[in-house]
Amino acid sequence: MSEQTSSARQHSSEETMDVAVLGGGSFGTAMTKVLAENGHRVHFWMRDEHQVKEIRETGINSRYMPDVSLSGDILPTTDLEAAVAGAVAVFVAIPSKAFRTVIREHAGAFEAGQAVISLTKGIEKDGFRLMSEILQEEIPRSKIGVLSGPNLAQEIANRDLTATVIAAKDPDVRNVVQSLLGCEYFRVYANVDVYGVELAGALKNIYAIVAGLASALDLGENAKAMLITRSLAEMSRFAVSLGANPMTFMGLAGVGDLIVTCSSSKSRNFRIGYAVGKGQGLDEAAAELGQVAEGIRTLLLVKEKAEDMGVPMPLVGGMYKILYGGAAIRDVINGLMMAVQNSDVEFILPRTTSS
Ligand SMILES: NC(=O)C1=CN([C@@H]2O[C@H](COP(=O)(O)OP(=O)(O)OC[C@H]3O[C@@H](n4cnc5c(N)ncnc54)[C@H](OP(=O)(O)O)[C@@H]3O)[C@@H](O)[C@H]2O)C=CC1
Ligand SMILES: O=C(CO)COP(=O)(O)O
Repeated sequence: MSEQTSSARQHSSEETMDVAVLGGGSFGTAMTKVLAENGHRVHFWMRDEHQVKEIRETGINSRYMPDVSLSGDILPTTDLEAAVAGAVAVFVAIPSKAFRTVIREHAGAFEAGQAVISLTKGIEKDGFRLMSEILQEEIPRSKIGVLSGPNLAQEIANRDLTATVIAAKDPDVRNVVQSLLGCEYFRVYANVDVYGVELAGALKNIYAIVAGLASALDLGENAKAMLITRSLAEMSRFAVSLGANPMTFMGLAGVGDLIVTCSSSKSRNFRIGYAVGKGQGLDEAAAELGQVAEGIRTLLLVKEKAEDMGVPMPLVGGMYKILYGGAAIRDVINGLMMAVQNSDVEFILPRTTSS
């Protein structure tokens, strides 16, 4: 693993840094590839010894990215303490379900002032915690950031042109991440609304499932536009009621990520919706996918939270009825279409009903 792509380093620091990536799935692999191509030494942590051996010997992560060849200074390891020691930044790509467990188990390994950036787009069940909140609770001496945006792992690994958002309160974290990751095919924009950026990434997974379902039913292009736009209204309504900045939803982490995951069968969440739309059961579709589709879990959590807070979320409610209530898809669509016709942009014109 030695091939170096100097042309990819246009925006990045020429200095070689030690960085860590935690999580050996699709996204951890894609971000490891960017960091290594930018000339950094990447300590790539995963829990599976066989996977470590395979990547070390062949440069291939066959389970998650069989067509992608990793090169550069990549050190796969199952030793998280060693991976994190001395790293200028630690990127965490562990599914939300396991995120706290992994961080807590190794909390002592993280250094005071170390930049720790969540790449995970999900929500913890207990207490509706986002990953940055988990980091704050488990490793409070770290400098915390969140990376989110329209970032299909496979496209990044193919070096397709991509942009993302680093959200952090601390400007040092924003700067270091822009410097580490930015290159000719990957642009990193900055935001300070950590909660909004993170919540946008988690929420859009629900609507990607909805969009996949609509695609399976061949509802048409008008319906696609209606769904994406109403999804944006719904997710920003919910996020703003929790304290996010509505403007965040106009950016890459909001509308950007919503567009990509609602339009592409490369999105795992979209594929789940598509499979259900074609008549497959949810459990079977998830098992067949073999990778994480965070939206399945997020849908349950957001439905409960929205009801608790009295925030109307008709698309979430409809998707919940289909996935968990055994409702017929056509009945749910009819219910949504025949509901009271409300205002378009609610931050301009207030909603008049709770439907
Ligand atoms: N893929 C994408 O395009 C993008 C993904 N994301 C987000 O990144 C996060 C990770 O997704 P992604 O990499 O795609 O998921 P994958 O399903 O591709 O991989 C999941 C990874 O997490 C590991 N893992 C699961 N449980 C544990 C655990 N208890 N301890 C240690 N490792 C564990 C798996 O290890 P093992 O193989 O051993 O089970 C595997 O390496 C998600 O929140 C996702 O939403 C964000 C942007 C883009
Ligand atoms: O978050 C993603 C793209 O931005 C990846 O989406 P999926 O998890 O649905 O594949």
